[in-house]
Amino acid sequence: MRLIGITDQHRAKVATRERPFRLSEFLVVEEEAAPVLVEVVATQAVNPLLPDTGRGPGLIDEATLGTLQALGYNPQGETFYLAEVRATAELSCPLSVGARVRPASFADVRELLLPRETANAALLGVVRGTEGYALPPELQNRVFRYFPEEDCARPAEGVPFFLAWPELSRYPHIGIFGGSGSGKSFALRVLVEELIAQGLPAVVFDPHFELSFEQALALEPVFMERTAALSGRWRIFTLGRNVSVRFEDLTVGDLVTLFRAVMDGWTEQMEHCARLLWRQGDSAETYRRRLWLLADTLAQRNRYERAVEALERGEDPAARFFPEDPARQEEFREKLNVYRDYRDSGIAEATAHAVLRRLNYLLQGNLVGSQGTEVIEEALKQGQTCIVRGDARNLCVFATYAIRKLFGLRRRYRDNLQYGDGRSVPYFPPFFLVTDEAHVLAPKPKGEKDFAPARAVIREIAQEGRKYGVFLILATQRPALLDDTVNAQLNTKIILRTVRAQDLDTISRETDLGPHEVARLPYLSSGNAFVSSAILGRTVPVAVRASWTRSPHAEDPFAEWRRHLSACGEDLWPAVRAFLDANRGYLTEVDFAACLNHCQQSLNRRVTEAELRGALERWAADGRLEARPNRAFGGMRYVLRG
Ligand SMILES: Nc1ncnc2c1ncn2[C@@H]1O[C@H](COP(=O)(O)OP(=O)(O)OP(=O)(O)O)[C@@H](O)[C@H]1O
Repeated sequence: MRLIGITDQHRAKVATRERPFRLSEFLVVEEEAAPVLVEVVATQAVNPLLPDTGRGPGLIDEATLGTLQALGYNPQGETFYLAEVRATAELSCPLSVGARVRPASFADVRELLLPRETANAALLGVVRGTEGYALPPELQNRVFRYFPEEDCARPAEGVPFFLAWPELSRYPHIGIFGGSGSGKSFALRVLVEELIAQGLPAVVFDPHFELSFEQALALEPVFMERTAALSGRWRIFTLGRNVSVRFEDLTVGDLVTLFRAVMDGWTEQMEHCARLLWRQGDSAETYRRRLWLLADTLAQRNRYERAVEALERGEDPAARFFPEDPARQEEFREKLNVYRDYRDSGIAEATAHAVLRRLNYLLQGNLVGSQGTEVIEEALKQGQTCIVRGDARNLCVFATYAIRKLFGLRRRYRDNLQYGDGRSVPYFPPFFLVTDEAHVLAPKPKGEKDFAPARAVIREIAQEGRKYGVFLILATQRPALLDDTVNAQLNTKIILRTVRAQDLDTISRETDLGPHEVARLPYLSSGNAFVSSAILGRTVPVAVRASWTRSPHAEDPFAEWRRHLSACGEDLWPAVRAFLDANRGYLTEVDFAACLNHCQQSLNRRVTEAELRGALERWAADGRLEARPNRAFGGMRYVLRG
């Protein structure tokens, strides 16, 4: 293996006759001063009998040909292999053409690939291109890879890939990018497992109801043990059941944000109405009642105008309208007060109703309630991972409120430590904020109509979270749609298969992936990624490890459908069996109606003809019955076997 040309200060070309190069493999250039570690970023095989092989990724040019000949290669008469390599660290002087090159060993890559301390690091997978290295015992069999076709996991070859959590305080925030089916949810699961295992407090928004960790991925003892070790360290909270937006915590600005988020069509008039009716210390009920009373009185403006005039003349219109009914008098007085307060405010009846509709939606749905985020706060203080579930729209609104609240608590605690006046503020821990579909929470602004309530707080955390120990882990299928400020602050990006040109463009702008790596992104198989990280100072190709646990939705939907079909109508078997026993062991078309009737009576439920016929066919296929065409009566004759 020889270095046969220089591309630029850090890139060079290597040739060998021995074997093809593998993408991402590490090589060592034996420079006189000191060996230099490089990695293969593009490969090519050249066969003189097949001239087209010389074109490939364009590694051959005039100068390269000349060097090859000078080094004894015969480009017209022999097959050889070329690679473009890139130095893994900055070089002070260029590589030397003609230098010998050899495959790297574990000792060569150890310092580059492993953090000093692996105990505080997340184990994400194995570094691709390091398969076949002789590893020290403590690194052997640490990583498993999952094989979906066989639904099993096996130990993976290669150097384990770790991401050191403590380094996040220098280079915060992680992004996981990948198209549908690329392994994004799988990688997110792996990261969350690592957070749980290390007892790092985290809030995870789970719009797909898929992040639970009770079921082991495989039946091997190591998976069962790891899954058991996670138990008790994570909790699921469901929006409306144990967490909600607490009305009393809201400012009028928050409330307007919620109104805008729950229904489209928010107008300036509505905002004017919502703000004007708000009073400090309102509960959901007092605010709702004021809105309702206003909407009601505006619908009968003439009546209340007359009542106001009567009042100004010193009369009591309530007593005149409802002479015998003190309760209705009281209600009328209350309405009149509200009407007087807001009659000149320019609020139209339709506007008051529109705001009321939004408030009712918030109160009747599961979004606003009395719970707030207290249970999450408590769980975070115990180092737990809090999985918050709810339907996507409501979860997005809740996330806006919860993120602001939790970040606020942490900030208050830290700021008080630094600039406080000595008064004590309760401890609130650092935490991770994890979400899938991050482009929904923090989308790129799009013109005047743009509205994304969570974006501002996520931007704030992206920019200031490091200072407070609040870190983002954001997964998205569409990095191109994610807010630019947030995107730029994700110091570590795990990039899986990506196909869309717009996303590839964003990735090449926002990471240090070279053109060769970006060109590979559409072809990565599920679970293979490039990790581009400021922590590592470089991009590493990684095969994401098998998670210890599995998603409750992991079953192939067609396998689920087949399972459903095979179980469907199984409760009919004892009834059909009894019928056959009583009918000399067989069933023909003539007996069908009687058998159906018998099934309905013994199961006390409706049984359809199609259901019974389907069940008979299945039992014939699985050998419980024998099916023969019945010449006399048509149809089949089913006979009990054995
Ligand atoms: N690390 C991995 N090792 C082996 N197989 C994987 C890995 N990651 C994903 N897969 C396979 O790819 C499938 C799809 O992965 P996953 O559900 O994570 O995709 P996704 O990118 O989240 O897609 P979507 O955005 O559509 O949900 C998994 O069911 C699994 O079979």
